[in-house]
Amino acid sequence: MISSSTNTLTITRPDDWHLHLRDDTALQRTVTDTARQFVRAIVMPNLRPPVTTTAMANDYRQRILAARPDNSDFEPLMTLYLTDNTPASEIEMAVDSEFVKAVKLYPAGATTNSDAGVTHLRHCANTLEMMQKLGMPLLIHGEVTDPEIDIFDREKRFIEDKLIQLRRDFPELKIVFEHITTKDAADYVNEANAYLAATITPHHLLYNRNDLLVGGIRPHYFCLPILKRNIHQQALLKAATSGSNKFFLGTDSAPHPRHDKESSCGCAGIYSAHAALEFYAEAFESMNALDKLEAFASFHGPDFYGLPRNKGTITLHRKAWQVPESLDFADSQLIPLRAGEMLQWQSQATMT
Ligand SMILES: NC(=O)N[C@@H](CC(=O)O)C(=O)O
Ligand SMILES: [Zn+2]
Ligand SMILES: [Zn+2]
Repeated sequence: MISSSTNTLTITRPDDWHLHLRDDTALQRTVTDTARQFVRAIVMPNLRPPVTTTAMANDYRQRILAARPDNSDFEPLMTLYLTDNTPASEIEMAVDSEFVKAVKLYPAGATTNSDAGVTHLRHCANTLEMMQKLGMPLLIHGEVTDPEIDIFDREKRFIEDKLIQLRRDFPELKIVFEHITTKDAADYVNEANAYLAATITPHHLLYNRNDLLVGGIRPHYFCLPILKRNIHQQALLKAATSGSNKFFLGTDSAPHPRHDKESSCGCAGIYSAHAALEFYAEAFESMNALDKLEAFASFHGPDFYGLPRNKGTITLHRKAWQVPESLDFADSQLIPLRAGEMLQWQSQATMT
């Protein structure tokens, strides 16, 4: 940590290791918000159609770069969407590109735009073999999709039914267990070797399922994996603030237009990019662990991916401010996390 007092906190500029930027007219909102705080972000590939090839990732990357604010040095780190049919040769192309940094596994049907995802990992053996050989990380949405499995148990069951076997079959494959939400996942990652790490979102640190369901159903708190009970929130707070290099920042900021969230069948996804670092600061402060924020936000991620840590700093000031009730989003509106309510920290980037 560069410096801190009770009222300011200056840390090395951070990265977001799990982000949904969407596409086209949505990019102005999402890229601007993320570029304000983060130098790099792992950009999720669940567009329609999904980003399944290096050529598609290249086109998408160009659209993101074109949406950057003036003078921004924001760098999108691209991912490929793994399907049953992704050939091993695509992994070689991805590695050669240098801008594709990972491959994302969505179990088919697990979450937003995952219909083209993997139906069974046995279909991907050659491709996973190539990833292991070339050091290309596999990022996993870790939930089973069997309709009879309770939604609150789907992450735990993914560990038991899929992840243990996957790690046995590919012991040197780098894996990020994305957006973990349970004590089970935090414990599993903690006890695993250095090939396994996990991202933790701000909303899973700050909220639990009561915030989603008590006193009325709140669609803007609905995301996948779904918010769990309080003991899991506590375990995630402990993991994130433990100083362990196996846990790092990934917001899973995932915007949906207001009308798609406030619906009889509302979409999963929470938008946090407007104040991502502020949310994390609040969570870390609740554990008296602001001194652990820098490594979580700025060191553990690049170290795991084998990328350099960023230069320059960002400063958070203790300054109460009100989150807007809604944000412009393409030709629609977006309800940001904590809409209309107060935040106690405010960030200010210094480009150096
Ligand atoms: N997290 C979510 O609730 N939604 C994400 C997909 C995902 O990360 O699972 C989205 O793309 O909307
Ligand atoms: Zn996911
Ligand atoms: Zn996501």
